[in-house]
Amino acid sequence: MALLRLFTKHAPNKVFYAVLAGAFSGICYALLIPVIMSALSLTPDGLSLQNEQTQQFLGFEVAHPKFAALFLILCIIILLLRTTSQVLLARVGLDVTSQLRQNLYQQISKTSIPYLEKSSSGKLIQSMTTDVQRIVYGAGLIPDLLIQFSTLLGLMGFLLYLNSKLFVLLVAILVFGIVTFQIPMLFGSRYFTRSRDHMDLLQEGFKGLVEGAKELKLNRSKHKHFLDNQLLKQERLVIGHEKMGFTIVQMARNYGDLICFFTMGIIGFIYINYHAISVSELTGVIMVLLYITAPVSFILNVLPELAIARISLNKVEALFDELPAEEVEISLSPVAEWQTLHLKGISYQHLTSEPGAKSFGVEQVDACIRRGEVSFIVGGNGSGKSTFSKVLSLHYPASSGEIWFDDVLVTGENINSYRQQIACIYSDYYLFKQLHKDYSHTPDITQQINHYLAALLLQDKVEFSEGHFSTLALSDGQRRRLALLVAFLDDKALYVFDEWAADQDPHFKHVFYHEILPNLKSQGKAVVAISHDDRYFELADQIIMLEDGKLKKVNTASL
Ligand SMILES: Nc1ncnc2c1ncn2[C@@H]1O[C@H](COP(=O)(O)OP(=O)(O)OP(=O)(O)O)[C@@H](O)[C@H]1O
Repeated sequence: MALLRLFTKHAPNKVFYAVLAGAFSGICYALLIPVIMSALSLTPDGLSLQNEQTQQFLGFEVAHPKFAALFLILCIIILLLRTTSQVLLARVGLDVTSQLRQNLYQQISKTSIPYLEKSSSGKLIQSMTTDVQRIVYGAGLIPDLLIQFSTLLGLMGFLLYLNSKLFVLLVAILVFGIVTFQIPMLFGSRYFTRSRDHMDLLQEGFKGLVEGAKELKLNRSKHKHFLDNQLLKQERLVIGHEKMGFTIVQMARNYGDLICFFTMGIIGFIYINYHAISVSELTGVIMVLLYITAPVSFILNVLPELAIARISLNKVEALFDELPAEEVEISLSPVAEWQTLHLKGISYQHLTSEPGAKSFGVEQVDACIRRGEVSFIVGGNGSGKSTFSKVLSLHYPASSGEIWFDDVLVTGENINSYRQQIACIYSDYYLFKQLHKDYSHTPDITQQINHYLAALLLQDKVEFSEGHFSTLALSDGQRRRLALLVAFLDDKALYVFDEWAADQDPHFKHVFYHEILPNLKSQGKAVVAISHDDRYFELADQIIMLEDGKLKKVNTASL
């Protein structure tokens, strides 16, 4: 039902008409048997038909022309209604697939950085691909399910008309069959759920296989251990659970298929010994039962597919819960020109994946970042510098304390607007090949970029045309220089560099500390550089030192 709701929410009218068409086609389908049987009952045994009961049509002699015409009309209606129902729902299915993916894009865009960092990309990709496909495949079975269900109802109605006692017997056997069918299905579903959980871990392992290929190739025993204990173990668990699930479900399906034949056996071998039933009545009943086998078997066969789709839907819903949207104003508004960014008693604690684990955080940090100044953030490894840079660039929400831009307090209302004031090259930065920006107001953009490419000694490596760079296949240091170029183009008020110079050669380190930072400073930018390069500390207007997440001391140049 949750699957159908997914469709009805998206296009209620289309789904309504598709369901109606599907149900009506099922009833027409069920009517084919009484029409044929009624025609046959008018045919005398062993006698040829009278002239008035046949008619010529396209050179053929057609018996019982009225019934034949009705049969043909029913076939045409079934063809049209079935196709309409299936096409309508298939189209809605494609729209729902796209909508589900778009919702995930939206949700990920709205999720705050701590939650995104906590969630693994493998898991997100798995949901974006496998789960969405499974949901839509499952939901796409619904029109046929409805068609078969209406056919079943129609045929049951006909059986009721033929023999009410046999109708009751069939209902009782069907109810018993469906209830007992659910027991193995329940076990099968459990195996599919476990298999799906291990798929997430398998995806993570696969990521390690690709991204850690270099390290694994250098160490055969590590490679073997990784394959055996992580990748292949998960692979075995996924396939093992899947095989078990399918075996159980397949047994249940075959059991389901046999329900109607079982009924026929009971009627043919037992029932007739206790109840009087004419041969023509028995023929009709057996025909209905044979005809009913297809819808019953279809309905029972799609139930496992629907169960798998339901598991995927649960996964996607759980993912939405794991990625809560940031409660902040999305729309941007202009912010006043500011001179000082003031952090007052800021604390932030990292989210932890493991329950009960102690998480690291920055505590009670006070800092003042001014425009036209260069501030260095220094401290040992793990002292919290990168964490602090993400608090400073307004990604990590402070659990206590306040951030002020001059006399404006940063709140959920204006945080997105103030984020637009910041350019940051994080230690785990991402470089886009495309600029993704409308530069129609800066017609000389190519000229500007070529100027920066030359200044950053990238002119022989990278070209810029039609809004994108020719390549990102560069050395680490060169890629960071390209990231710097993009940051320059963004022209923000606050620049944060997380160990930007760490990958640079001595010449470019010098250029960074002696030319690039002073240049930004002279443009009136607030510049924050996280650095271990103590040779250049004297160039800073202030040094913020962190130790174990706490502010150790702030040295200003005047001190
Ligand atoms: N995404 C994260 N989730 C949970 N904890 C984290 C996360 N990132 C960092 N930490 C924790 O925060 C601590 C400080 O990390 P951080 O990257 O801020 O240090 P750093 O001073 O920048 O170190 P380095 O000089 O090595 O870059 C780490 O030791 C780790 O325990």
